[in-house]
Amino acid sequence: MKTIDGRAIAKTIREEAGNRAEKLRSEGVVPTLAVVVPTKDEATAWYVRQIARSADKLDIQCRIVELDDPGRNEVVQALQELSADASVHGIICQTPLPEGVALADVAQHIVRHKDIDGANPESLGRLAAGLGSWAPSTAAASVEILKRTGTELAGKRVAVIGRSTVVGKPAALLLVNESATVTVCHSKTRELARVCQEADILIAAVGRAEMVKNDYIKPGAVVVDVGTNPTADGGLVGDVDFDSAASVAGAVTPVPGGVGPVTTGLLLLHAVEAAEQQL
Ligand SMILES: Nc1nc(=O)c2c([nH]1)NC[C@@H]1CN(c3ccc(C(=O)N[C@@H](CCC(=O)O)C(=O)O)cc3)C=[N+]21
Repeated sequence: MKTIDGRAIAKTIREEAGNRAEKLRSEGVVPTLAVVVPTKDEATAWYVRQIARSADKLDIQCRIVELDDPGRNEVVQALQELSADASVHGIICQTPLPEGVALADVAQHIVRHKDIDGANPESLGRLAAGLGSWAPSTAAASVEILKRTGTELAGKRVAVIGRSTVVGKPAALLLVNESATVTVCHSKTRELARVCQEADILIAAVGRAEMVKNDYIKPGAVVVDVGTNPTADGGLVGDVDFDSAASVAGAVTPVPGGVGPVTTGLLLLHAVEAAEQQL
């Protein structure tokens, strides 16, 4: 059993982003990313600090736009302003949003060529249509990990647990685009463990701590754990029971140190790509 090193993959991605950012700077462009932070949420604040710190090291500019208990219109206005601002190349709107504000609604106001976290429904539509777009960075990270570990996707059976707009659905689309045979599972799926056990690759994105045990896993399968569930003692566990999974899987991503760091790395790479495209 191999533990997939997400931090090492993220480092390679950041190096690539850094090199390309440097090239942009030599051409007079400062790659700039804006992060809209609409709520005071502990996990979000941590993630935003992570983005800002990494961006700083790579000479990517990161503008943090904190909104104080905004309504829908204030979030929309912030996204419209950043969309119109030529010095900003990429825009992310952090979740969670305030109650009654939906990401798919407000994100329609992120202009598509700056939508580096694939939040605008138009980006999701383009992904489905096989046109160029960025996928939400967590979904993109799950698939990038498979690619960068040399996991073959064409013709393979993949089970995705979770059908969210930010992870499950876009991950399924990315995998179908790679010619995998994809089953999307969710709370109404019957015989979930049995369905998952048919999969050569299992992607867990349900948000339920350590729900996936060894009886979900085909011997030798690659397991990607997207979950980040806080524990009572301030730690973090995935959707996969790591030790149980490790007893049958061929490879597993750990939490922490798996999908999370790759998500942040890819977001920065997407920001650089956006700046390149706007050059
Ligand atoms: N529009 C939007 N897009 C997001 O992608 C998004 C978001 N909103 N809101 C907040 C969540 C949270 N999130 C994480 C990313 C990386 C780690 C990560 O790298 N975690 C470390 C461990 C952290 C620890 O130890 O506390 C790891 O897995 O190794 C965690 C959480 C992205 N999110």
